[in-house]
Amino acid sequence: MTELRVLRKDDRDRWYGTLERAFGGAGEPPRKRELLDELTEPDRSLGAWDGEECVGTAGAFSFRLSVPGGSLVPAAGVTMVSVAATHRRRGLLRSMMRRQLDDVRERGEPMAVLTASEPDIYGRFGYGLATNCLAMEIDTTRVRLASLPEAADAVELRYASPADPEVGRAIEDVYARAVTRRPGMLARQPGWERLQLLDPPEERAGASALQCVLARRDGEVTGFALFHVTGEADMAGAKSVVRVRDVYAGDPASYAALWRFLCEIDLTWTVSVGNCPVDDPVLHLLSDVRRCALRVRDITYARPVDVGGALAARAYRAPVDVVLDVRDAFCPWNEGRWRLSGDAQGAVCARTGDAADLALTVRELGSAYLGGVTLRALADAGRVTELRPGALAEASLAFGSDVAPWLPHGF
Ligand SMILES: CC(=O)SCCNC(=O)CCNC(=O)[C@H](O)C(C)(C)COP(=O)(O)OP(=O)(O)OC[C@H]1O[C@@H](n2cnc3c(N)ncnc32)[C@H](O)[C@@H]1OP(=O)(O)O
Repeated sequence: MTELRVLRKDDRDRWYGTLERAFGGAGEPPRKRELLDELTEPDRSLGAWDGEECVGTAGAFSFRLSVPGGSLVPAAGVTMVSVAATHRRRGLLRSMMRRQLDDVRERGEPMAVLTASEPDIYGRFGYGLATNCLAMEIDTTRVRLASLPEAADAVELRYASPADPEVGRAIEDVYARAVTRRPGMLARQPGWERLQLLDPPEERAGASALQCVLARRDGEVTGFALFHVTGEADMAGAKSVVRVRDVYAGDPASYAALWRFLCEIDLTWTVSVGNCPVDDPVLHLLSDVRRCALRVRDITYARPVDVGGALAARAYRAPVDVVLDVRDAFCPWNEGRWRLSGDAQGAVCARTGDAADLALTVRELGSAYLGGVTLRALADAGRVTELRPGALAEASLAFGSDVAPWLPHGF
């Protein structure tokens, strides 16, 4: 018989031990673990206990998620999910997801989001794939930055120490402005800025310490790049790689100047980017995208926990007035018909007895919510049913986002 309970102070080591073992056992570097421990919200951290032994873990962070239109919506960031291999496939994950989603509902958070270790796990609990990201390896011996805005030449670039608190504040200001411009991003909660700048030597894989370059226009910080550089060479000479962690800027000239800098660092021949938006403007500056080894990967899975609250919290790209017949086997309080009326200014969403225009499960709503997956594509896959001719075109257009949603970092 296992007991499910929230984390107590003296549970922590065993709880983390179980979590770390499920991910291979190496654990996090000590400084990172310390910080994660600080950021962990004990009353949102569930443990499954078999006697004195912790056999399951599941946590959540209290995030605010940017949505189409620029609002920030309270969202549970589901994290640290594990079940001991000795206790797998007996329903422990299911029982933790049950408890967690009930709790998210009680807290009044309309959305839950996560990044999955395996994409197949969370659909059954109503999470749908909502954002993808791009990875690229730019061959900078062949690819250059072309057609830069003229103003890029006037952008001043300077190295800065990521450990300097003033630099940290400048970076956070640039990041905060980026959050409301792109759906799917997370406003920084207190302490998260330290996690984002953490640079444990154990995670550098032989590369340099974290480097930072700030962009300035007219004396104001307008952007930054965070990156590592490896020190590789062979008989033919230097072959170092620039490993990009983050590039943000508030204007096209600063953005282009930062990317040109990254692609032109002496003795390097590749710029490696693990996670950038699928519509990253840099794609339109690179002279040869074919030599950038572009790869798409799933990143955010989203779940409306309160369908009415979630749909009313975002704006819509075009006027929409549709009745959605929602099925939600795991959170039945969402089941039934909802009338959504909205436009670019906002929306209302309430229960209705009117006939349905579209039928779908909450998982498809989660996929479409941030505007990166179209209802049309889901319908073409047979996962959304059009019940009133024209409703699909109307809703699919309205749910879309001009800027692709993206999540810059895991949690
Ligand atoms: C947000 C995050 O933290 S993602 C991290 C998830 N954790 C990991 O990947 C760590 C390693 N894996 C594990 O710890 C465990 O295998 C878990 C947590 C993925 C699954 O835990 P379990 O207790 O075995 O799952 P449980 O028995 O409750 O299974 C519930 C359902 O999910 C399915 N399922 C469980 N794991 C997987 C999986 N890896 N892939 C596909 N389906 C899965 C089960 O088959 C079951 O299906 P059903 O609905 O048809 O009955």
